[in-house]
Amino acid sequence: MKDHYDVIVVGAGPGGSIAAKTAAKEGLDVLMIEKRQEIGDPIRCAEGVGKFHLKQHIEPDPRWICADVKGSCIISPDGTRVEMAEEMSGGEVGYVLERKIFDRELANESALAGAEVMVKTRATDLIIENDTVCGIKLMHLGKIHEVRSKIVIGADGMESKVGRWAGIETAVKPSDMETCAQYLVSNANIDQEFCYFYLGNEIAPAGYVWMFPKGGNKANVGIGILGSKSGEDRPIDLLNDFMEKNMPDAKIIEMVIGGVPVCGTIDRTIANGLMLVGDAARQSDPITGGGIINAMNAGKMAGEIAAKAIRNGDCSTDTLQEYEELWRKTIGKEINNSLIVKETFVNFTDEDLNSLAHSLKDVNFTSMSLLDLLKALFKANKKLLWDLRGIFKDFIKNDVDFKYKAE
Ligand SMILES: Cc1cc2nc3c(=O)[nH]c(=O)nc-3n(C[C@H](O)[C@H](O)[C@H](O)COP(=O)(O)OP(=O)(O)OC[C@H]3O[C@@H](n4cnc5c(N)ncnc54)[C@H](O)[C@@H]3O)c2cc1C
Repeated sequence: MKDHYDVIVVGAGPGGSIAAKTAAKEGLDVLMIEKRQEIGDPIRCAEGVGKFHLKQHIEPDPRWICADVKGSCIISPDGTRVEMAEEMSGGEVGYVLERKIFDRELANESALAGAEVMVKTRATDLIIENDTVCGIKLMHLGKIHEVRSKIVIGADGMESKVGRWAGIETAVKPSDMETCAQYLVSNANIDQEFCYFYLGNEIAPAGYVWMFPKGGNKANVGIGILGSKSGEDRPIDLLNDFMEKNMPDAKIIEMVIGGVPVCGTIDRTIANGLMLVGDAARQSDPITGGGIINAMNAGKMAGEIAAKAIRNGDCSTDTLQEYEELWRKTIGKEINNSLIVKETFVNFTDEDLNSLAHSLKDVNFTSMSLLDLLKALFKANKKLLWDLRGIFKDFIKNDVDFKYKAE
């Protein structure tokens, strides 16, 4: 470890590793630190990602792909199944990853691109001078070090402190947190090419239960419920009830507890000399809770803009504002659209959910985006069209049809 770098990345999750790789490939001198001794372990994730977006960042590799998913099935409270499959949409669906290997491979790629990676190394504070972030204090093997940099990228996940240290408001109210519990089970007996989502206020108040195939008859079976609606219900108890009723023969081999921010975008993700990416910037999707791809996309943007700022010799918010605007125009729009839809759907009764499922049962989806799902809903359910006309207008106004394309 040197005492000065161009860029220090805090956290070696997908957001941090892509930021470090991108900055290193731009010729910058990069240090990425990770507090854990093993990158990617323990995981807090159901490990589902869309294929198209993942492939923009890394070549798929069977070593970290557990299941090649061809479709999803939504099950309403009365058991009505709505299927969306690859052959209907003509598009690709997704993978279920082995993140313990995937995250490590991303970090490896950043190291091969020239970044220095240090594990068992925790950021303990920022060095701030003249209202500018100039580096970090870190703890490595019991010793505190001060390491300076032109830019710090905070990619320290859900429990991020980096933003707060820089005076950025990143706190999430408990009511805006989806609290999750998940088991990795064997003897799952599910179709290994499908992801399943169970809805219902009894099963998962203002949330859902997911079953994602993990290959070899294994599955990630989890639940996420919204803080503001869950009352006394604990996710783990609801998950145990679900398992008992629906998967009595499954054997639990791992457990995950975690939270996903579903508050929508926060006001600021930059300071002089600092950018936040991924969960640290609260960039996960309010409906699905998915954040891997958003973190990777944001990491790439931050790495590129760090290089530009350093080349121009100006790492102030004036220059880093480009990152703020770019992610809001792309990732941020998608998050805001999801938030609009989520805020309506969390108030649906089981009868509403059943009625939606009935109207979608025989729909042939042309693609599997949220907008297509909404369009199909409107076409099929005239009452809903009337009730939700406001959201649909907002949604369209918010211009959903974008995608940040990494090179
Ligand atoms: C139960 C659950 C299920 C989920 N399922 C999905 C899913 O199916 N698909 C999906 O896309 N997303 C899912 N997510 C969300 C997804 O896991 C995150 O959005 C994603 O990991 C964000 O990546 P990141 O790089 O921003 O942060 P993280 O992956 O959280 O990485 C942050 C890293 O920073 C390190 N760190 C933290 N503090 C410090 C410090 N002070 N110093 C050094 N290192 C530090 C951490 O150890 C960690 O390795 C799920 C989340 C949960 C909780």
